[in-house]
Amino acid sequence: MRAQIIDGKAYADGLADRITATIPAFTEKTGRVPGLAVILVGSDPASEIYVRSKGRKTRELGMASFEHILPAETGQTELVALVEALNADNRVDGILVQLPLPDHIDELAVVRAIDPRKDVDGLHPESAGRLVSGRPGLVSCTPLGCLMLLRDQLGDLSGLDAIVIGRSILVGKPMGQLLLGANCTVTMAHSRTRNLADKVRQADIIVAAAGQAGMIKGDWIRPGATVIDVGTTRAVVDGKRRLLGDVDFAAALERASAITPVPGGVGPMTIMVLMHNTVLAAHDRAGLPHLQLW
Ligand SMILES: NC(=O)C1=CN([C@@H]2O[C@H](COP(=O)(O)OP(=O)(O)OC[C@H]3O[C@@H](n4cnc5c(N)ncnc54)[C@H](OP(=O)(O)O)[C@@H]3O)[C@@H](O)[C@H]2O)C=CC1
Ligand SMILES: Nc1nc(=O)c2c([nH]1)NC[C@@H]1CN(c3ccc(C(=O)N[C@@H](CCC(=O)O)C(=O)O)cc3)C=[N+]21
Ligand SMILES: [Mg+2]
Repeated sequence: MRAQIIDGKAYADGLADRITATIPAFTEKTGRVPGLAVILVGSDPASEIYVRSKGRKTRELGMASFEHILPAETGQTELVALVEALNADNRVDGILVQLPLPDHIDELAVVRAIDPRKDVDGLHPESAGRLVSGRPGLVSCTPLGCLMLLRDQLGDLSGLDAIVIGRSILVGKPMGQLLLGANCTVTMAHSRTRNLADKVRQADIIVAAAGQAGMIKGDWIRPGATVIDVGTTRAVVDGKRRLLGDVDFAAALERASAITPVPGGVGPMTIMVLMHNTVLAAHDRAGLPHLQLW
C-alpha cells in the first residue's frame, strides 16, 4: 500500500476562503474587522517563524493584526498588564501568547489573565474545562486542525482506536479530548510510556506530537492506519536545512493509508485554525450567531 498524502495546505486554503467570506457581513454589523493580537517574548526560533506567517495571513484574510514583540527580560507584571490592555481593547478578538515563555515568567499566570472569550489558543483553564465537559468554547489550534483533517479524510471516527504521542497542554491533551469527543478509544502516550511500539501498532489513528524527529518507525504503523505528524524539528540533513516530523515518513508511506507531510501538513492548519478561532471569537463577542466553517 502506498499512503495518500494529506494536503494540509490545500485544506487550509479552502478554510481560508470560508473565513474570508464571513468578514463582509461581520463588518456590516459591527463596523470593524476581526482582530488578532500576538505576543512574543524573547526569540524562540519556532515561535518567530509562526508569528511571521501568522501576521501575514491575518492581513491576507482581511483582519487586523496587532503584534507585540517584547524583549526576553520583560517582567511578568508587565506582560500581564499588556494582556489586560488587550482584553479591554475592542479591536482585539483573539489574544495569543507564544509559548514557551522565558523561565522567569509563570506561563499559567499569563494565560489565566487572558479573557476566555479571546483565548484563541484554548489555553485558559476555562477553555480546557469547556473542552473536557463538552461545552462550547475555543479549542487549541493545532489539535482542532488535526481533527478537521481526520474528519475530512475518514468521515465518522466512531469506534476507531487512536493514539496520541505527547501530552502537552497545547497539543497532546486537547487532541486526546477531541478524539474522545469524536468517539475514538484514545491512548495517551508520553515519555514514560512503556512498549510504545506495541501500543502504536494497535492504532487506526496515530497523532505524533512528541517533538522527536523520526521516532515513530515504519514497522510501528498498522497497515492502513491514518498518520498525523505534528512534530517539527529543525535539523541540517546532508548540508540542507530541513524541518523534520516525528514519523519516519518514507517508511510510513509504505504502511499507512494516509499521512500528513512535514512541512505542508499540520503546520498550515495551525495558522488557519488560529484565523478560524479569531473569527469565531469575534462573532461570539459581537453577539452574532455561532459559525460552523468545517
Ligand atoms: N505543526 C504545528 O503546527 C505545531 C507543531 N508543534 C510541534 O509539535 C511537537 C510537540 O509540541 P509540544 O506539545 O508543544 O511539545 P512539548 O515539548 O510541550 O511536549 C512534548 C510531549 O512529548 C512527550 N515526549 C517527548 N519525548 C517522547 C518520547 N520519546 N516518547 C514519547 N513521548 C515523548 C513528552 O512527554 P512528557 O510529558 O512525559 O515529558 C511531552 O508530553 C514539537 O515538535 C513542536 O515543535 C507544536 C505546535 C504546533
Ligand atoms: N501559544 C502558542 N501556540 C502555538 O500554536 C504555538 C506556540 N505557542 N509556540 C510554537 C508552536 C509551533 N507552532 C507552529 C505553527 C506553525 C508551523 C508551520 O506553519 N509550519 C510549516 C512550515 C514552516 C517552515 O517552513 O518552517 C509547515 O509545517 O508546513 C509550525 C509550528 C505553533 N506553536
Ligand atoms: Mg516558563
